[in-house]
Amino acid sequence: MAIMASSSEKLLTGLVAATFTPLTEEGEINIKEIGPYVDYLTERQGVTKIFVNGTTGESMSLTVAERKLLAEEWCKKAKGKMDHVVVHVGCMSLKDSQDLALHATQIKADSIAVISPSFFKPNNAHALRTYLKAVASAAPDLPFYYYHIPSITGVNVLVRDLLVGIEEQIPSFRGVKFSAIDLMDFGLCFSLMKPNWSLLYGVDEQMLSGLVLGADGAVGSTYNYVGCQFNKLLSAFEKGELVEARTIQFKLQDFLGSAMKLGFDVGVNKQLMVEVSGLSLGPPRLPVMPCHPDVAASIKQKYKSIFPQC
Ligand SMILES: CC(=O)N[C@@H]([C@@H](O)[C@H](O)[C@H](O)CO)[C@@H](O)CC(=O)C(=O)O
Repeated sequence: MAIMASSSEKLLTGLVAATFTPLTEEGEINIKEIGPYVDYLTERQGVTKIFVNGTTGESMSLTVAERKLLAEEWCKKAKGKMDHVVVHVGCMSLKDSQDLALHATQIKADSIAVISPSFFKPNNAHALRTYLKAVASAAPDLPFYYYHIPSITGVNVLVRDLLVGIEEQIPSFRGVKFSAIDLMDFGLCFSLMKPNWSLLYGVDEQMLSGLVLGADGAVGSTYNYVGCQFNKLLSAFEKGELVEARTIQFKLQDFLGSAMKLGFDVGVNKQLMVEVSGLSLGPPRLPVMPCHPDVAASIKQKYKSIFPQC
């Protein structure tokens, strides 16, 4: 039997920033930057929900010990300032994921999310569901989200197939972070939806399309620095002001279209965040390459011209 959400558990909705991991110039975790980062998101971007140690946070390049340190500090600094901290605990090893899931319970994270392993890949919905159940069993009291990002994992199991009967297998299941462009698969998930689930869309440049289909919110990297604009998009959409919502969506498409021509990746994205926020986030970790200063300057110029108010 599926357990119902407790009365204190709120549905995860709205804008969620997938955070970058602050590193020193030498490549070590820069824990002291997390407090200012939380303040930047809440005060300057109006973003009060975060998804930590995900793709943008380069989780797969971090050790389990580093991920625990980061998760703990994000939860500590977010307390009383933010509404929700999702800790991503996906790893290549089930044991590492279970260890991180248990740790997330101990540090009082609000929820956990899990990406599919991508070296040995589950090759059907049953295998993926069985794997997710094993991770969730290490943190049965934490709301659990599946993180679907097939462009990176290469795991193309349709989410609508995964969702069939999942609440029986994983009582803590609360939804999906859907970072893919297959809007038919996303749309078909809604027929399987339960009242205590959230379906969050994860392709920022197409967020409005996700909302039209029924997304409860969105998780993404660009909400770190266009959060203030995307909160406006969300409220325009809620009020039925589609022209306004489209105008904001088109601005991000214009920006990302140019950035992608220059090789937009996590390294470039991180450098843009450094320049826009003034935070000391350091370089990415290899194999992600640091952003060339000329590329950073040109992308920042474009950003400033499109989003002068952010
Ligand atoms: C592939 C990728 O990194 N996708 C990003 C998007 O926010 C993406 O950066 C954005 O849509 C620009 O393409 C997120 O879905 C990833 C994310 O939320 C995370 O960091 O876990």
